[in-house]
This record gives sequence, structure tokens and C-alpha cells, in this order.
Amino acid sequence: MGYLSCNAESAIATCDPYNWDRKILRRKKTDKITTTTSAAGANKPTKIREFNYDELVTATGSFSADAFLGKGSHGTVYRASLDDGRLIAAVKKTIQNKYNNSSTTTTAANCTAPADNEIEILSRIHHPRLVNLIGFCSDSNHRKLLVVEYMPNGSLYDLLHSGGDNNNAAPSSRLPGWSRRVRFALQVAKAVQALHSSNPPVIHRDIKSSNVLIDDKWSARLGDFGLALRGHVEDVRVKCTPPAGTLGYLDPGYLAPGDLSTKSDVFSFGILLLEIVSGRNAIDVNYSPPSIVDWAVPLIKRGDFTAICDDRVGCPSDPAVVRNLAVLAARCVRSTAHKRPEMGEVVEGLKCVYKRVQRLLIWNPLRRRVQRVPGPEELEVVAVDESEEAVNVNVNVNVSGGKKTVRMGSRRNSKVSSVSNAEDGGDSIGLVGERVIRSKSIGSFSEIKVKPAGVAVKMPVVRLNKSRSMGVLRSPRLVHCSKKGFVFEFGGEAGVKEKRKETVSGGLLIGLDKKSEEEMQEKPLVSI
Ligand SMILES: Nc1ncnc2c1ncn2[C@@H]1O[C@H](COP(=O)(O)OP(=O)(O)OP(=O)(O)O)[C@@H](O)[C@H]1O
Repeated sequence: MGYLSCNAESAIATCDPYNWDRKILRRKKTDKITTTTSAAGANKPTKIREFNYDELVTATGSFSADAFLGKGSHGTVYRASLDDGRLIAAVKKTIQNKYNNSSTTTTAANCTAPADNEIEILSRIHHPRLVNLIGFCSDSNHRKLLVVEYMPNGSLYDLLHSGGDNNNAAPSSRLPGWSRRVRFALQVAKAVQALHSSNPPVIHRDIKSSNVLIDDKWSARLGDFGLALRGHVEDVRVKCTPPAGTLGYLDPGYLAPGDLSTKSDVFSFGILLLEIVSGRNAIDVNYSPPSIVDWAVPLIKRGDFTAICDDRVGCPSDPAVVRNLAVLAARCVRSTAHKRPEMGEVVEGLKCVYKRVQRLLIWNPLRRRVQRVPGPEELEVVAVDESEEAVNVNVNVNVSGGKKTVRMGSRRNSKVSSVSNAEDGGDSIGLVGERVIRSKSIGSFSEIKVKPAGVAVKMPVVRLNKSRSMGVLRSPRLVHCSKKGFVFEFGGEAGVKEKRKETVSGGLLIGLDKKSEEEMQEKPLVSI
């Protein structure tokens, strides 16, 4: 009944007897392209190509060491240059094992090779948060090769556990910060939600950091559908498939086929979330206890959130970020399946955390440079640049008798710009240092007319050069609307002046012109 395989990561795998439609693999060679209806991808047609083996041999330099990307428990993965270099893909070549005999299925054990299962499932679903199938191929031994989207930035496992004994370990400079960690978590949650909400649902059964790959836009994609099951839990094929997964991520309540539900994926996702927060492995003998659940949940219950933060990056300055992540993770790993949240709820929870963490990205650099500005709780991120670790934004710091223009942006790109200091003749604004780290600028600010100290200071309308990637601070208390756009102001008008007087010397003013405002409103608050 199935098989057990363990690699260094202690993976347990078993076969999938029922989730299988041979039609795709039996197709004649002439039928080169298949169009299927996407389950998760809003009925978007997905073209699945059938490649010639020689084509893949050429594309991978005869599966050369140069093209080698990595090795999993079921096979090796190579980078392939297809269509005269116009398509870069990853080719998964399965290990010759008991599945790779003349029949693709082992009927006695009701087993389907993971590669066949992956083709079967991925040919029916397509989603931007998944590592999607491009095509497949069979070699002369009936061994299946999968051609999937190429993910140039490795796996989440590599990013989180950099410096470890993994050969693919990333240098510590690639260690993701909190914004990126929350964003990865949200993207994976969306992938799982899409699988669970497809009809029939797909249960991945092997959610873990090494199956989360990072694409060229630094977005997380969920891959490896070798163990996935497509069907309703009451379907005989789901009910009769033996449990499978990876130790450390496996739902402890999933002991028999009938125990399987989407909540098993929720459990594995909870483990992944704890791994993202703590930076430690799901099972790690260097910790006591070695199981991440046994280690983290008591700390979370005690409210000791600092203790589970990855100390390589430190805790975010807003304690609610880690608290919310930790509590969400703890709910996902509850031992009783029905008490775990649905993935839709997890997605909503992570969206809120993501907004919080984006506020910090704007607030923290400001706090380092400007004294006496409102705290992050007074700022609301309206839109953010998701492709960068940090929000790119220009901020004018308005002071009595002068102005400072501060460009802020991604820490990651580490480009440095200086703080311009035009007509500086007034009070100190408490800039810390003279260099500000930024990536690309998104806009410039119009001139500020500075009124004498103690008088209301208004924000000028800001015209953004680009409307695509931007971060905007908004405070309900400070917003001022005009026909030209909305304006934020510190200091305020007469009635507010006294109360907010102290902020006049450290005003932070940001606004948008009408066109940018309309564009912003069309965009979701956080779109991932
Ligand atoms: N689409 C891809 N693009 C780029 N690299 C990939 C891709 N798929 C896999 N890899 C690389 O190949 C490695 C092996 O992947 P594979 O999916 O076979 O195994 P795994 O998920 O690491 O382990 P297991 O098989 O135990 O689940 C990955 O860790 C990753 O580094």
C-alpha cells in the first residue's frame, strides 16, 4: 500500500491511486498542445505542450551539471533553454524507481508516479501563485519529464536557512526581512486558497518551504504537486489514498485516508508560517523541543512573541506584526482539524499583517530621520510597491522656515541618495545622518510654501512621475481634501494648531494629484 521514502529532509511520500486521468498522457504525438480549462485560474485556458525527448536533451545540454538546479526525493531538476532561447523552463526528471516501469501505474498498489500525478493535476489548474506546468515528455523508458516554469531565485527554504548545510543556501544578504516574509506567506496562502476553492478542490499535501519557489519578481510560488489530490473528500479516490506528506509538516491527525481534508494543508501552512517567523526548521534537534510546534506554541500561549522571532533579522518594531503572525500560525496548527481556520481566513489575516508591516517600512526610516512625527498607528498605507522589499516614496519634511526633501525607498537595492536641503534656514528637523537609502524614485514633490513658525502649514499637491509603484501615508486626522487632489498636513488649521503645534517643526507631507488618486482607488489596497 504505497511507499515510504525518506531523504535528508525526512520526506514521506506515498502513491496516489485514484487522482488520475490517463487521457493526457495517452495523447498521440500529433496532439502537441492541450488546452484545458483552468480550475483555479478563472477558466483561463492552459496550453500544455508535449515535448520531444531530444528537444529536452538539447535544451538542458544533455542534462549537464551546468544546467543542474537541484535534487529532490523524486528526481533532479535542470534548467532548460527552449524555443531558441525564448523560453527558459525547469525540467524535472524523475528517478528510475518502481513507478518507472512499462506501466505508469502500479495497479496492485493503486499507485501513480508522482510525476504523472503532477501532470494530471497541473494540466487542470493554472494560477499566478503556482509553479505552473508548461509541458511534459516521456523518455524511452516511459519515464516522465515535467517542464515547469523556471524559478530563478531558488526556494524559500534556501532563503530562510541561508548559511545552513544546504548547498543551495543563500548568502545571508538574501535573508528576507519582515515585509518580504509576510508577503511570501500571503502569496503561498493565496496559492493554497486557490487550490482549495477550485472545483473539485485540490489538496496539496506537501506544503513546505522547499516546495515554495521564488520567481523572477521575487514572488513566492507553490510547486511540487507530486502528492496532491484532486477531488472531494468523499470521493472514493481521495478516501482510499494513504496518508502522505513530509515529516514535520504532516498533520498529526492525518493517520488514515479518511482523515484527509483541506485542513491538513492548513496545518502544514501553519508550520510554514512558524518557520517563516522563526527562521528555524520544522524539525531541528538544535532546539528543545525539536518540533517547531512543541517549541513555538507554548511560547505563543505565554505571549512571548519575541522568543519566536528570527533573531537574525530581529523583531519588527510593531509588536503586532509578530503577534498576529504567531497567533495565526498557532491556530493553523491546532490538533483538532475543524478548529483550524479556512485558508480564506488565513489570507485575510495575512493581508492585515502585510498592511501593518508596510506601514513600518514607511515609518521606520522616517523615525530615524525625523523627530516628533506621528507614530505608525497614525499612518495608513494606501498602496505599496510589492516588487521591492520596501516601499518607494518621496517625503517632504516641512519645517518652520525651511524644507527638506527626503527620498526613501528599498533598503535592498542599497542605492544611496543624499537628502536635499533647499533653503534650509530654519529649525532642525532631526535628520539622522545625511544619507538615505533608496531604490527607484516614484515621483517628485512640488514646491512647499513654508509659512512662519507656529502658523498652519499645508501640504502641496504632489505629482507622481509613476503611478504604478508607490507608497502613500495617510492619516485621517491629517488629511485635507481639495479639488486638485488630497493633501496631508501636519500642524493643521487654527483649531488644530495648538494641539498639534509640536509637529509643525517636523511635518511630513504627502499627497497625490487627482489622476494618481483615481488610479490608486482602482487598485486594491494590497494586491498580491
Ligand atoms: N521550477 C523550478 N525552477 C527552478 N528551480 C527549481 C524548480 N523546481 C525545483 N527546483 C530546484 O530543484 C530542487 C529540487 O526540487 P524538487 O521539487 O525535485 O524537490 P524538493 O521539493 O526540494 O524535495 P522533495 O522532492 O523531497 O519534496 C529545489 O529545491 C529547487 O532548488
